[in-house]
Amino acid sequence: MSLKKILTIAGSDTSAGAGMQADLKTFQEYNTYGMVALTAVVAMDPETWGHDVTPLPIELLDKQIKTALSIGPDAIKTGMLGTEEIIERAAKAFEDSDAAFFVVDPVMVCKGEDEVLNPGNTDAMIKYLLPLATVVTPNLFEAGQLSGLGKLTTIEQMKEAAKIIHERGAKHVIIKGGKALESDEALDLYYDGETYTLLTTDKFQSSYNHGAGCTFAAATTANLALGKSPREAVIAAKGFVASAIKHGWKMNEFVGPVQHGAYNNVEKIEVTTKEV
Ligand SMILES: Nc1ncnc2c1ncn2[C@@H]1O[C@H](COP(=O)(O)OP(=O)(O)O)[C@@H](O)[C@H]1O
Ligand SMILES: Cc1ncc(COP(=O)(O)O)c(C=O)c1O
Ligand SMILES: [Mg+2]
Repeated sequence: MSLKKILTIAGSDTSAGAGMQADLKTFQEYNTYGMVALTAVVAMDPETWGHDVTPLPIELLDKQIKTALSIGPDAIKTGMLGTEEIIERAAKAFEDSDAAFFVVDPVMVCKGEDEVLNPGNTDAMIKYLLPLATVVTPNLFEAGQLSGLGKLTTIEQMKEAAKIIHERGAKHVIIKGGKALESDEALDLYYDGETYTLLTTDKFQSSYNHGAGCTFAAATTANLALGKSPREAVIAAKGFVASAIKHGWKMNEFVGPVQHGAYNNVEKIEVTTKEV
């Protein structure tokens, strides 16, 4: 069997728990071949860990996308895109490709940072990315923005948001209740246009979870490339990221990344599903 090729259009997280580094590590865990078109570079202030985000010139992104498309990715994932122009270019990359799957992780804020990267980005994501998305993976905050419903605090509100995001074109929606929803368990809601399914694992420590969202979306993309259905792909990805969070580690006084290889090397966490 030939190796599946996956392109991530994403930012660089120098600390390497999130961003394209998380994507490549995760793709490797699934024995898929990861490629990168870099959108932005994130550096952290060693004194405060404040994030400094520098988008790369669009011409540079263009060259990378041309290179990667010539290699022929089977699936494309997006992460931090940074500007409206880059969002539009990422959508075009999927349209110009022969990739069968487009996984959109609509990154709007980094954990520990509460400022939205750029407010106009939400409208651009709705306009350019949702209509093409095989799977979109918003966290609770991002789902509130993409649906226009604002703050979401209940499963019923998550269902409403998933329906609106689906109507905006995403074929499969998974809203990560995860760290943000008040609950003893880590709950994510999956919607395929017909059925709402709640995906559940235990909730583990949440101090060292940097990169959880990127890792979840990357694992979803790898599972799709390997032939799983979207439903199977998000269930597998949730088990993968739950293990990574349970075995996350302290990097310094500010941050701890997930352990991307924990599912394969340390412990496999089970996921339960229930229609709601
Ligand atoms: N403390 C936790 N224990 C177990 N799973 C978690 C925990 N926090 C988040 N998750 C899971 O990790 C994935 C990423 O969620 P989340 O951290 O909310 O996303 P993001 O990093 O994009 O904000 C989801 O599947 C979520 O349910
Ligand atoms: C480059 C980059 N992409 C994405 C993210 C989002 O990370 P998470 O997986 O924690 O949502 C971050 C956060 O620091 C980042 O630096
Ligand atoms: Mg995220």
